[in-house]
Amino acid sequence: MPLVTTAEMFKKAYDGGYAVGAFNVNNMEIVQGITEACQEQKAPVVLQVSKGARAYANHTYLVKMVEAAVIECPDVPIALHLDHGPDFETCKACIDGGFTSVMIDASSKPFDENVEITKKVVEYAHAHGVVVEAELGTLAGVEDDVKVSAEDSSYTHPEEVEEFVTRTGCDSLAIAIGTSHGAYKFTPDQCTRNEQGILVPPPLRFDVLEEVSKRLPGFPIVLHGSSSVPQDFVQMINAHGGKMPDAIGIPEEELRHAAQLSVCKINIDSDIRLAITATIREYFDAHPDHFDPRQYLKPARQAVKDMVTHKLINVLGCNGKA
Ligand SMILES: O=C(CO)COP(=O)(O)O
Ligand SMILES: O=C[C@H](O)COP(=O)(O)O
Ligand SMILES: [Zn+2]
Ligand SMILES: [Zn+2]
Repeated sequence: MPLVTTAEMFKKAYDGGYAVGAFNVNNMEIVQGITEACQEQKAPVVLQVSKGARAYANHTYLVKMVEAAVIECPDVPIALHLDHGPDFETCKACIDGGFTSVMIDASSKPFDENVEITKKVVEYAHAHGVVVEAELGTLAGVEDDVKVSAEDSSYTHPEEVEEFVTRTGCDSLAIAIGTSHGAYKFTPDQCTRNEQGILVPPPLRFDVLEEVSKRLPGFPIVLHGSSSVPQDFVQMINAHGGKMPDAIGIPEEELRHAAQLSVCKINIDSDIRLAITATIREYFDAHPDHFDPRQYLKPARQAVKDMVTHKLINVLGCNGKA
């Protein structure tokens, strides 16, 4: 099937109590690892491209690789989405350039300015059959070239969401309930330790999510910053020359719970990076004489596929929903 928008996948996800995975793509191995997992699991998927991805891999290469995945994975509904669109021009370039969905991220701007820029993107996108994700509330962590400190982050104010959605006409809304970008989502002093001595982060603000959903019944909510930072990858990295002390993510049970509620799209990027880096570090240690990139990119791609398969089945619940 051709590239699709997220409209139908989100409606089914909302009604079915699951979420669609939105995975960031930056190169061929990542596209293949994700989509092979989705083809096997018969799972719909959002492949998303950031400003950084377009700068790294080039818009055309990314679009053509995703179009190749559409051909290779005929059973999978695939949406091609701009992640964290910084301005109207970037959104327009992606809408004109084959994307089926864009995010305009004006969440760091004052409310009325966020409304204005989002509305402008929605008007252009809808006229071209493309859907729009917008954002209210600010996540801590790294977003493209913007670093947001924990102090500057803020949860979404539920009392603002109806006015925002009505005025902008956006199709889905990313909210801030305690997730953040990157592999260091919490400092150890924000966490407690369980009986096994493992750091447990503070819980997500499900009260904010529930308040938002009550005000926007049936409306798809998006969670950014939803990598779980699997500790086996962190240990592999650290055991093979890496240095990622205190890397902490969002517990998978919390994401599974969110997926059963109004959250229809869950964004995962850092876990892909960790899977690849852990696998390649281990490979280099075991095979110091190898120098053919295919030798180490093959297991790295497989690690992405295995990690995504696990998410589809155990976190998102979107397996079998294609
Ligand atoms: O939100 C994301 C992309 O928009 C990715 O978040 P992570 O850094 O938690 O993977
Ligand atoms: O939200 C951020 C994504 O993880 C994309 O990151 P990037 O800007 O480094 O490509
Ligand atoms: Zn944002
Ligand atoms: Zn994000």
